[in-house]
Amino acid sequence: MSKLVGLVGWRGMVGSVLMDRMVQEKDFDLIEPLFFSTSNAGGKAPAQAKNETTLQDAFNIDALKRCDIIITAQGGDYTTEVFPKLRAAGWNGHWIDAASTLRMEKDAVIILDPVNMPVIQDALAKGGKNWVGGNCTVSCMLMGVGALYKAGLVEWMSTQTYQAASGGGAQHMRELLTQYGTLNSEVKALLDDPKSAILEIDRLVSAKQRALTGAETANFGVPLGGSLIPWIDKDLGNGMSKEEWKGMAETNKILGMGEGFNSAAIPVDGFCVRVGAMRCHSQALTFKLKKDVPVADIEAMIAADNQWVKVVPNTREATIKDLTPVAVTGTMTIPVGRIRKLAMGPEYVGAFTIGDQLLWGAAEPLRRMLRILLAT
Ligand SMILES: NC(=O)C1=CN([C@@H]2O[C@H](COP(=O)(O)OP(=O)(O)OC[C@H]3O[C@@H](n4cnc5c(N)ncnc54)[C@H](OP(=O)(O)O)[C@@H]3O)[C@@H](O)[C@H]2O)C=CC1
Ligand SMILES: N[C@@H](CC(=O)OP(=O)(O)O)C(=O)O
Repeated sequence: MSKLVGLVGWRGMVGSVLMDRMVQEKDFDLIEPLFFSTSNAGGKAPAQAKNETTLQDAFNIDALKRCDIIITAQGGDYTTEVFPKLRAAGWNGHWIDAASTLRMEKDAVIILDPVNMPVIQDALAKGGKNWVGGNCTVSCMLMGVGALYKAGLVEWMSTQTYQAASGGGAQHMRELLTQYGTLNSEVKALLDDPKSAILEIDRLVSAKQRALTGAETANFGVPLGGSLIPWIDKDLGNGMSKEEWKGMAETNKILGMGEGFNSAAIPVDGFCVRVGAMRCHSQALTFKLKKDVPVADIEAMIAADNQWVKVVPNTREATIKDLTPVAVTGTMTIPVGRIRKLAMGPEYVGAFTIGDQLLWGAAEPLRRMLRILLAT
């Protein structure tokens, strides 16, 4: 008999991408899905429903308890509220989650099987039941350059991120586009006139950006269109943003090196920046390697690591064609380019990588974990 798999958060941004991928990969052929909602219990479940065609209440512990496996992309508040109650009620099923809430718990594994299948298998053998997708930037980075970590070559890594508006959710994408539209309208007549003065256009755009308030900046708090925001997620009070903290904590945990800040941990640090891209998180990486490795060997190692990573030749033409959010959005490909030795010395290597944070950064590890569970 097929396993009963509860799906929560399936209509959100991560959830919709997850549903698309599950349809593409025919995951629904292998399960009996049970769809939940926090806002429309009793409504009609989506077309992928089989025998259970009514939306269940996502806060109903008895309904959730029926499931062998629950996949949630509903968000951290939902996990915080429901997960402890469900376990306290004796539910012993597998919980697969996109939210960060449980990531650093001792009994939770951060799932990214092309990178840490041995860690997942070890936890499965020990009876693990809690599986959590990693932070999008960390997962995309490891899908790209995980080979260098697996080879034990990394002494430390610094990452400077360029994270898309969609990392904040659907409303953030809308806000960015609305701002771009407002700015364009402000200078449309001048733009249409090729003889108009560019400094006048610039002055009007800057004034409009500074005047954006209220509903037009409700999600990001300040204008993002034509600007950037060098802070993502909470302020940890020590000069670090939570998004920056995740870099070291989660990278090490994914690699099976403990909770991230022990003496064996590999230092990972840098700045996380929100930019006006729609989708895909980009990162400029600086590595200090433990030894001098030729660039050709580094490229070969990266290229051989998994079927999705693609080394982009370090030329202008290849870079502007293949190493942009526009090129990568909606694809499973993780390009890694700009690989070169840096001026600081032969052990210092630079690289630039991009990943669709809704695919490898969120939805894909969840559905792949489902497949792993169905196969065991
Ligand atoms: N965005 C990203 O890049 C990443 C997100 N994550 C994590 O995934 C989780 C979910 O994030 P995300 O998908 O961005 O969140 P969304 O806000 O897009 O969706 C979450 C829930 O909001 C409800 N909702 C309310 N209004 C709407 C609407 N108009 N359209 C769709 N859903 C609506 C839905 O619940 P209901 O159907 O019950 O009403 C939905 O399941 C979070 O924990 C996030 O941190 C992880 C990695 C990357
Ligand atoms: N914080 C990421 C998105 C995200 O949801 O991350 P996490 O799963 O670590 O909370 C961003 O804003 O781009």
